Amino acid sequence: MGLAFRDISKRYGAVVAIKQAQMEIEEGEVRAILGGNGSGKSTLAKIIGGLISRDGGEILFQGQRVDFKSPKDAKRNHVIMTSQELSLFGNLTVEENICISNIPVKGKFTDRKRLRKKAQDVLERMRLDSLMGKKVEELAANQQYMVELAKALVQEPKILIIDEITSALYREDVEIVDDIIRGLKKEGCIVLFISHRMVELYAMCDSVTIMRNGETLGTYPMKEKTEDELLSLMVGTKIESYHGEGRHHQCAERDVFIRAPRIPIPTYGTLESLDIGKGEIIGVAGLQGHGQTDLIRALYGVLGEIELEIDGKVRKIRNAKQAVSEGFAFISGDREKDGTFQERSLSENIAAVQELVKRGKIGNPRGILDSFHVHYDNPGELITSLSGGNQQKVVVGRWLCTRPRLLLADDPTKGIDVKARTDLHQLFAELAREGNAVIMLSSDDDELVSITSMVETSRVIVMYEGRVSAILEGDAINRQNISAASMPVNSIHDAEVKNRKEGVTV
Ligand SMILES: Nc1ncnc2c1ncn2[C@@H]1O[C@H](COP(=O)(O)OP(=O)(O)OP(=O)(O)O)[C@@H](O)[C@H]1O
Repeated sequence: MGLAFRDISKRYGAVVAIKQAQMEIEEGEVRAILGGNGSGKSTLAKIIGGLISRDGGEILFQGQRVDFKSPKDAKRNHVIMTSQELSLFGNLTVEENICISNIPVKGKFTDRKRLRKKAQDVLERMRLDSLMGKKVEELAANQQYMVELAKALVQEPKILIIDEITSALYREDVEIVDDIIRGLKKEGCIVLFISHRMVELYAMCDSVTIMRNGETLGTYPMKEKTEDELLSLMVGTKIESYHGEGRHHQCAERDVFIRAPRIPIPTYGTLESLDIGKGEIIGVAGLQGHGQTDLIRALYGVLGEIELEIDGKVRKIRNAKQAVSEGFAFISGDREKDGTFQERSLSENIAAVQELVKRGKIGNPRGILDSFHVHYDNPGELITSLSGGNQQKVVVGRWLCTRPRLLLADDPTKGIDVKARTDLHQLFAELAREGNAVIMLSSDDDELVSITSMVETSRVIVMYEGRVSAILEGDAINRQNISAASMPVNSIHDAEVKNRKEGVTV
């Protein structure tokens, strides 16, 4: 037996985070841990990684009882944890960060040559050698998460815990992680993989342990359970199908709500003309860094003045305040940077939006927290005491209840569990059905395919190098077409893809 947890328990004050958790994992096994937000996955991962102590139970590794007192202690035993909370230093280079746990030295000084070699080997393995020499603060968020993983690999893990880092990654990064995990498996490494993305779990994991309310409910071979079965086990009630309706509507004509004649996309130039329909959901796809985030932010007025025709009237939006006064809302998946005041309570985080939005009250905090099924103790507690997914529900919920006329969402469901994500999709679709519009970027193409099937008017626009490489509608909205249009050098294999590249009017 490789790794075993027996009767692990952990409390945070009155909150029972882990209750008598049990698990056994073989060497070379990749084990998914699947559970709703706040079900105890990260707590369990942190216990094995030495980040927090347990209150009871025991951990056995290769037949020996282990009790890691700190991450350093765990690392000495090649037990490495990577998580959404990055452990990188922005002012250091990628290679310095990768080797920081064990810097090669020559006498009293850093052996720069060996340091570079060590980092280069792992970066090459991850097809990331272009990052050599760069400071971590210069990197995009997804690249930073890949460096965090590289830092784990260089420590030759025997147990590697990957806690949700793939939610910050794009498709091409996830493919690399998949290859890396296959390699580790061959070496006998145990991988604990936490993710809310079912596609990844099926692609990478051998088996899955389900967690609910801090308990481990059972372990199953991945292949033996369908997604709906796993989700039913996770939430405790039978779920028939958590996907969208499946079929996309072909919209004959859209009732234009907002016309954007020119949208500035920094570093790339200007995107020509975007019309947004009433009741429309527009998904924004593409490989990371091709202008998708800028498109969303530009419409919110935070990348400089933008002229928009809203309900036929010309408006100049110069900043977020003006955007909000037009009924726009912006939700970011990067909640630490753009979404939450980390040192503030749940109530204060909700009130922050209330102060911005002048159109009526947004309701009392408890009502909002309950209606979005946030797991919390009391509204006065710090937002950081919630699990990652529950924090994100607060970020989304406080805006949704303002009923924005245009919801601009930049990967809004990052870290949110499968069931809650489906619920949010329903809420976005309801908002659109009321005649509002939603523009949503997602790093998960399946999510865009699913959400755009939920309303009558929808499109997916795919971006490449700051331009629109394809506009997909109706049946043309599928994963293959999004993929093909994300790298338009490959032929786009569906004739229904309407427009490509230069001078596109969306
Ligand atoms: N530092 C803390 N202080 C108080 N409560 C905490 C703390 N960390 C976690 N908890 C609570 O412990 C429970 C389990 O949280 P945990 O982060 O393990 O959940 P999770 O399954 O990883 O969730 P997610 O999918 O949202 O990341 C939650 O109720 C959470 O609010």
